[in-house]
Amino acid sequence: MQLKYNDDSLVLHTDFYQLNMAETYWEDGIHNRKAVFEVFFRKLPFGNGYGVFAGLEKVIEYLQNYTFTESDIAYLRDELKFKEDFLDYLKDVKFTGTVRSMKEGELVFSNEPILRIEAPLLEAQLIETAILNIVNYQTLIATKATRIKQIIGDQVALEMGTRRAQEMDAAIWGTRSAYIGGFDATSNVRAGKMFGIPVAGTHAHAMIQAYRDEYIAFHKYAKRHKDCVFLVDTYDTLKSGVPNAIKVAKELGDKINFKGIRLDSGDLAYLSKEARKLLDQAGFKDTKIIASNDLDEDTIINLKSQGAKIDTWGIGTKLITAFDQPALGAVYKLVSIEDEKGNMVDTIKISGNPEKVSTPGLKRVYRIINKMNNKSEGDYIALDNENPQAEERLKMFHPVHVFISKFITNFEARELHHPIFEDGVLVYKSPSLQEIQGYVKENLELLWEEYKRSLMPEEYPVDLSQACWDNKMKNISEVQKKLSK
Ligand SMILES: Nc1ncnc2c1ncn2[C@@H]1O[C@H](COP(=O)(O)OP(=O)(O)OP(=O)(O)O)[C@@H](O)[C@H]1O
Ligand SMILES: O=P(O)(O)OC[C@H]1O[C@H](OP(=O)(O)OP(=O)(O)O)[C@H](O)[C@@H]1O
Ligand SMILES: O=C(O)c1cccnc1
Repeated sequence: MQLKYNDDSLVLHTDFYQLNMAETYWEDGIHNRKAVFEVFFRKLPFGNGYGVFAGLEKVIEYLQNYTFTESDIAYLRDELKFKEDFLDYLKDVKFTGTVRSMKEGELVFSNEPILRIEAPLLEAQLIETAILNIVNYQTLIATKATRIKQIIGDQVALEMGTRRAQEMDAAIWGTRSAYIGGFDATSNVRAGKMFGIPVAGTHAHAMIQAYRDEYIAFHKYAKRHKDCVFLVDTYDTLKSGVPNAIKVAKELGDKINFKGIRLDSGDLAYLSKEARKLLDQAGFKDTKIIASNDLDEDTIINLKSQGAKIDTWGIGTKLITAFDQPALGAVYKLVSIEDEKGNMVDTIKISGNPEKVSTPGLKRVYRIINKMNNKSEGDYIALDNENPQAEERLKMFHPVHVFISKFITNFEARELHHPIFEDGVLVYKSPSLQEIQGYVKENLELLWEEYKRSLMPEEYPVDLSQACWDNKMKNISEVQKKLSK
């Protein structure tokens, strides 16, 4: 493709309005005031009881490489008509802020800060769009994948959605998110190369059609691919596909490892049960049955309840596109800003809906784990200078329905935010993808089953400390006073 500006810096992967605001701050001389923004979402996707955070790795890469290239500047000058004085300034902009964030694979709930960015106002403003773009998609897919994997349990989950994904980046980063969420392997070879995710696959109908004979196609495939899985539904699963697979496997005997068959259409419960009988009768008791065809957590629950004899689940479209909810609504909100005297002041966004009123101030998030049973009692958002671990009896109360409260005594207050950047310098060592996947599993153990069921889960508590709640009320009444003047 012939590009007029031939580099692909991600700096302009932002909304025009961010640049316009940045220019305003710069002209007014407030661009270097320290600002604190938080990323959070208000509603969990898919009616799920928890979210799974993903995207930090790409956010880190984006912030580390935050530099306007010559062609970025040229485009802003030539096409968008930004003036030279502002462009001169932009040329030297880098990310110099401090970031605290949850780790990838952290379980995350509504209204709690996932990432906290403290940076000069101009920088913090410019990076909003890309950060939300990354976090929203990857968190959405990691959550969907975990939700599906919870239903699949110890059986194998294979991600095969690339052809249906919303373009290449979504396929790659969606595959990574699926792996974080517990998927065992992917069909995407590039994702295997980039991230070390195990790669697996069968073959398509095209190969049978190319040979115009199922038996010959299986035979040719098996000769070259000793670990073979045959797709058996091209003509007739039970009359032709499974018998041909068995015939080839018997003929080639020890020369191949007949790993499985794949069903991709029809009644997957019925066909899997019948195919299992045929395989067992032929002595192939260890040969696995793989199913695919528009599967998601609901069809998988249904198939399991029908006693389907499926060992491996191949999932594409409905995972990689987050079919039933194609977007997560994470937002990026200013919670504190430096004033003209150099003091940090809180900022608040008021809404008619009490759940939507933002929570001002610098905050930290803790997971309150009951040491008696090693289960989480809920998350606790406190102001930056508080130390909930020092409390003997921690009061947890619902931030809107405040009469719902409890006291916790023997607990660990596990801080969920970790230092990622300090004044623009990366201070975080990313865990391996395998470690992140393991971290999700570990974290799920902390949750009671009530929060993990796929249908109508209980609402997990995300509470504010008394000081944080008082501070919010103070901010609300200050705004009200101003408005009534
Ligand atoms: N026993 C079953 N119970 C519930 N859902 C099933 C069962 N078997 C298959 N399904 C699901 O039903 C849908 C069937 O899809 P579709 O209507 O496209 O039929 P098909 O069998 O794939 O036909 P085609 O040959 O056109 O591909 C898929 O989403 C599949 O996962
Ligand atoms: O159904 P999904 O969850 O999206 O999983 C991926 C689908 O992609 C393939 O179908 P496709 O018709 O593209 O090709 P094939 O059946 O010929 O392999 C495969 O057979 C699955 O059905
Ligand atoms: O390997 C497979 O079976 C596969 C890969 C991609 C899409 N559908 C199936």
